Amino acid sequence: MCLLLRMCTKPPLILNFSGTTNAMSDDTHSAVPSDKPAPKIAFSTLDLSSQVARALADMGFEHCSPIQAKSLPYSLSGHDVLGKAQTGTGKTAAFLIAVFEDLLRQPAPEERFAGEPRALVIAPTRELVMQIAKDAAAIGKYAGLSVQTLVGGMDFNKQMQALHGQFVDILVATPGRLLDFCERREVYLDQLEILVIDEADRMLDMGFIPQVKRIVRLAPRKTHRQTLLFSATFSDDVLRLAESWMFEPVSVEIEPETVATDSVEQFIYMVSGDEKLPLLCNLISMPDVKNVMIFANRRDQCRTLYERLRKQGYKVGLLSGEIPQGKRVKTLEAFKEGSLQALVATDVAGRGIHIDGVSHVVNYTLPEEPEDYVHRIGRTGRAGNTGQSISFACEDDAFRLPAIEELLGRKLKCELPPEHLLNYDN
Ligand SMILES: Nc1ncnc2c1ncn2[C@@H]1O[C@H](COP(=O)(O)OP(=O)(O)OP(=O)(O)O)[C@@H](O)[C@H]1O
Repeated sequence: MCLLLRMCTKPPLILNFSGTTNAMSDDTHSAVPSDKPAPKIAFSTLDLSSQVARALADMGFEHCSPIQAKSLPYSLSGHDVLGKAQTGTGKTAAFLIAVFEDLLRQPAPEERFAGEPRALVIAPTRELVMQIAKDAAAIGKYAGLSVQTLVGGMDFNKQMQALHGQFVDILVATPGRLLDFCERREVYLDQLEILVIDEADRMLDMGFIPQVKRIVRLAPRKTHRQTLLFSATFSDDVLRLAESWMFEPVSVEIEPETVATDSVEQFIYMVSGDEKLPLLCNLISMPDVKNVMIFANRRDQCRTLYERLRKQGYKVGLLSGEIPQGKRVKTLEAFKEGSLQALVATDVAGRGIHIDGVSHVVNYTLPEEPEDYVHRIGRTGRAGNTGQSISFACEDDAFRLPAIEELLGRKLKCELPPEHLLNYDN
């Protein structure tokens, strides 16, 4: 189905604010101007299906977040959309609403096979896939469409049974396990109507790119599917590649002048390697530090740090790629419930994961990729809340600061940690 056909078969979207519908008839290659703040749009004024509208009301979502307000007019009318907005600003709902509306507006093909999803969402980590599926279950509560997940580290046969138990409308998956299923001819992507790539810059970086390319090759041509890409950061290389997979994409950016979320107060403490652990212990003991996520770059660093914190009597969890999936899920749940003070994690938890009430993010080591800094600190200060990030910069990693500052487009104030946080009793 070509884009024109896609657009014609959908009822036009009626929006209650001026300008947007005009902009849609303009050159669709260009970025949507973002100098004016997005007008506040109530979901009830959008031409949404009663099923989605009711579910959003149940979730307490009254107004669109800016990325939703700016992307939905395009995605709902069938355009390919490249959406960029700060962390924690509602990108997940922005693409899920579009997916549900798309599937609800068009009848399912008459000839269908199990294992042929109509929509596919791919995301880089298992945790993120589970979270997106949970959000999809909420938004799709009344839609009568099935949502299935495919992630590595879980029992293959159980996933296969679940997949074949009913027709899959929306499949949410990590790339590796999805390709396993495609190779075993358990999943076919040739009937996809809509492809979503979440955390697109991570999905299109060196580690994932071969897998994502294969997935895209298995899907219908770009003129025959709708493609939505969302992320908080996009490098130029990623943008070029992404656009080659999209048909006349509309680029929607929110506040491009501030890459990192401005709801997070950022501190950089210049420390020696020896000062890091006592500083961290003092920090997580502070009364206003509620739920803290501590990031380090490598799995072995995270494990050492986790064990040292546990020895000191802190209730901490560990999240990294080597940990069995079942344990990862339990740890994340324990942290979400508040039974852990802190979570030590690699960048596996740096993107997309939404946990209410994370008050602080600590970068125990500065990330190798500047984009990861933006995603890590975005685990706090989400959905209208504020938060603090504290990064430890010692001689081994302070050289990464200039690249981070370049990405942020501003200098970060580097300071010595406050004296009271530097006692060595720990
Ligand atoms: N319109 C809305 N009204 C109220 N809350 C919302 C709305 N849209 C999203 N949220 C809530 O905001 C929080 C953050 O949303 P979400 O996880 O989608 O952010 P994100 O932009 O995808 O972040 P990241 O870049 O870190 O992946 C979630 O708890 C979500 O339920």
